Amino acid sequence: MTDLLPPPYLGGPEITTDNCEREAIHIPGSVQPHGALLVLDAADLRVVQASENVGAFLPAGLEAVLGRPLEALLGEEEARALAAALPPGSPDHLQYRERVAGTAGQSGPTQLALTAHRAGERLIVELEPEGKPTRRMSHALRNAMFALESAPTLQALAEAAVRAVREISGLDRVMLYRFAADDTGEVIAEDRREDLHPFLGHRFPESDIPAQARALYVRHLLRLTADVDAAPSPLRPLLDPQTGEGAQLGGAALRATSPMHLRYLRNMGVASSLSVSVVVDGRLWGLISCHHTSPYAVPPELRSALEDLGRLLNLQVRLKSRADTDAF
Ligand SMILES: C=CC1=C(C)/C(=C/C2=[NH+]C(=C\c3[nH]c(/C=C4\NC(=O)[C@@H](C)\C4=C/C)c(C)c3CCC(=O)O)/C(CCC(=O)O)=C2C)NC1=O
Repeated sequence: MTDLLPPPYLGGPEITTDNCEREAIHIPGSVQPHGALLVLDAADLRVVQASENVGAFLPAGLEAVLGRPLEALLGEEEARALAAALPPGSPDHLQYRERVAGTAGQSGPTQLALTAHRAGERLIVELEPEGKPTRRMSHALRNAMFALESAPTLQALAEAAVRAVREISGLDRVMLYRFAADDTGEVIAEDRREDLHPFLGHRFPESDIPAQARALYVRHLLRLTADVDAAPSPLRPLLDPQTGEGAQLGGAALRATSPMHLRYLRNMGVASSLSVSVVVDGRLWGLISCHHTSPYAVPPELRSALEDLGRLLNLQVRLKSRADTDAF
């Protein structure tokens, strides 16, 4: 993979279609505004960076948050539980999730979903509106597992997967995008709103999902762009005061999406996009790629259910790929 360019806020060049395969998408320096993000010093749980919009989710505004220990913001018990769940050395895909009291803009007190993970010496804490777990989610997930396990072939599995994800999420379009050996891709299954034009059978060039994105997606299995037109909320300060580097947001659900990709989605008439990686033997085999024609901040619990489904799909793709090849 070609070495990445420093982002513009670190003096790097503007990202264009000529250099976008070198965009450092894991350190965008900003987050999607449907939630707020705190970067904590893992040693003393003090806030070293915070997204500018934090005051819309916590009673304390940005200036009051910086430098404060987490317990002053969320209580001693919550801070202690989070630190205990993410000890030094925790991998960055290990997540801690809890409900916390917060505010949601002018609507006053509300329950927020807190999701935290460790990124080296920092703890990344994300706060989002909890959303309503739908009745259909829990039961549909159970039925989806049966449908995937009982699919007789790889193609039947792909079709069962897109139907299940659409049933659970209500997204307007769900596709299974499979990579070829040359990293081009093809839509091999699709479940969509009838009035949307089909992508089934369409092939796309390698450059549509560049190498650094594919590498990130092997490690972090789900990403959401909640609203392609929402202005990202920058981290303040922009650089980590101790390291002078951009915050590592590769494992953050709120990570701001590459502007190049936002333009691609807008050109497709997509308002919100979610994808779940299908990783087989350490390689990105494909993506469950979803579109919504209106902004949709898929709530954390629903995202977790889709990620669980993705993990089962990974397993089933491996089994069915072997069965299909053994069949010849
Ligand atoms: C129906 C077919 C279909 C396809 C083929 C499709 C592609 C696709 N691109 C994705 C990601 C990215 N693409 C680019 C860059 C460029 N893309 C280009 O075309 C050129 C102009 C370019 C640079 C010059 C970057 C930096 C990212 C990382 C974004 C990030 O994670 O921040 C994703 C995953 C994210 C998601 O789920 O939406 C998908 C699923 N989405 C579809 O629905």
